[in-house]
Amino acid sequence: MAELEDLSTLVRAATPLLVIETVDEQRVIDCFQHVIAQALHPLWRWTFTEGLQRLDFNGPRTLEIPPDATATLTAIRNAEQRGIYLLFDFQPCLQYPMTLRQMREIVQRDHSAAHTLVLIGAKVELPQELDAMATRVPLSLPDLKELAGILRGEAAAWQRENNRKLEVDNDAARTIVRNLVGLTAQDARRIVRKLIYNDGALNANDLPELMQAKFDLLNRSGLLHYEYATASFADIAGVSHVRDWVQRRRAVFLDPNPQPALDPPKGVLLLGVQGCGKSLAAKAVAGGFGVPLIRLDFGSLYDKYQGETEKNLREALASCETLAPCVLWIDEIEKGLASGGGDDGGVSRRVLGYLLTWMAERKSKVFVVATANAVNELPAELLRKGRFDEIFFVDLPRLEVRAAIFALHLKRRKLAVESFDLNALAEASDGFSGAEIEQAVVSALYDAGGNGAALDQAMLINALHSTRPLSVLMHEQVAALRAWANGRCVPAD
Ligand SMILES: Nc1ncnc2c1ncn2[C@@H]1O[C@H](COP(=O)(O)OP(=O)(O)OP(=O)(O)O)[C@@H](O)[C@H]1O
Repeated sequence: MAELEDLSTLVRAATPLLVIETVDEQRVIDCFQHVIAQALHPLWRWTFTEGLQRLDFNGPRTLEIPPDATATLTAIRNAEQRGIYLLFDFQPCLQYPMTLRQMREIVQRDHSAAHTLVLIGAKVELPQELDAMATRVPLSLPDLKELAGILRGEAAAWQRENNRKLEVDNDAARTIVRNLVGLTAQDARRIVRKLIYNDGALNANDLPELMQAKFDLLNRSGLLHYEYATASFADIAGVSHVRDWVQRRRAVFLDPNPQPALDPPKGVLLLGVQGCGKSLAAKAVAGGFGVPLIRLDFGSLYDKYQGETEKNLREALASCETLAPCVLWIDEIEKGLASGGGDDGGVSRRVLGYLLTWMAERKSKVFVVATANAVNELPAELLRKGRFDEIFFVDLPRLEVRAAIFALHLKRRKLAVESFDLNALAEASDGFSGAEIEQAVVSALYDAGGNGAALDQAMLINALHSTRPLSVLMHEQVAALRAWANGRCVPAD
């Protein structure tokens, strides 16, 4: 790990004050134990509850002094042998002038050996006078090798405890390790332990629970939704071009080492008439790639606190990247990106800027599917060539597609499709969206008293006749959308 080399160098150079922001205390200890094994300096840990404890194995384990900060820093200052001191929980003590003075004297080597003090906490804020002397060390997340070690360690612990061999499917174990990437060692350990203790085995059955647990950990912003039900392109009529597009790119998207000549697929925009199956198509893209679907709730992104909105988006996109490969579905993208600038102090412009940069620069396998109904609300920058791999237009279904939609929805309700004249139904539903056709089937079923066997052609035709489709009610908007899409978008079908 690169950070171990960095830490070794800092310790060898006798850096007086290090700051590590993390909640993963065990990982910090593991890293320093590794470093200390080479450097041979005593390694100490300080906590409020246990005071100073020596962690390497060459000396007395606990120092018999009160665990308060003043006594601790006095002992450190008086210690003749150079040591490394991991100070957990120390942040609250930094408010006292005495503690600050003592820290400065140690750090400035004022009658003190060349110790290294390490402040560790989720957030470590230092008073200015100390901050200038501190070196902050970012602790990166564990890599595949370390995660595999965690899994082996937990499996061995379970075997010792239960006195029998753990059943491990090696392929599933490798997939589990790959999916732990992005988590802290502590979280990874906790998840693996749970998967093992559930049923005394590690196999493919653990994968859905693993993805869910990982998602719950990463979705601290609450903006992402894990969509359990993806769809198949067989569930949706009229998006054959989208289906073929995805199928042609599937292998490259999933290949960990794709040919350099092929740009990996990045994302599509599905633009179209309301109720014509954009959401269903987004789910089918995830199903087509065979990866989880994560929905970004753009509406909840905007925070009343200045600066929080961009931070929320940054965190949500970063979380999503650790779930890769996956599909990120940005539903109704126009709602989050006002094209006119608005009166939001420029927040939506900055959100757009950040999203565009992220889309252009991300290296992870997060495939974006954005869906939108209203092109005039979309900022021009988003529609510019190259932002999305393709912009598909999902139009009102043509005759054959309407017949196929009837067939799908009748079949889904276990009704005998062959008893209906699909062509006549398709003729009678000109201008209807898929959602409206589905509603007509539902409404006719109610007319039949919920009895599928009693449902007949006339009831369906009747339900169609008593509906005024949106394409009629909103004729102008639909016509304008179609006119815009003509020549600019690839038809979804
Ligand atoms: N082409 C289609 N094939 C099969 N079912 C469809 C189709 N279009 C719509 N439906 C049915 O209508 C429901 C609603 O459609 P969906 O939410 O996917 O449309 P949408 O274009 O995303 O609409 P909106 O813009 O209102 O969100 C779907 O869940 C599905 O049951």
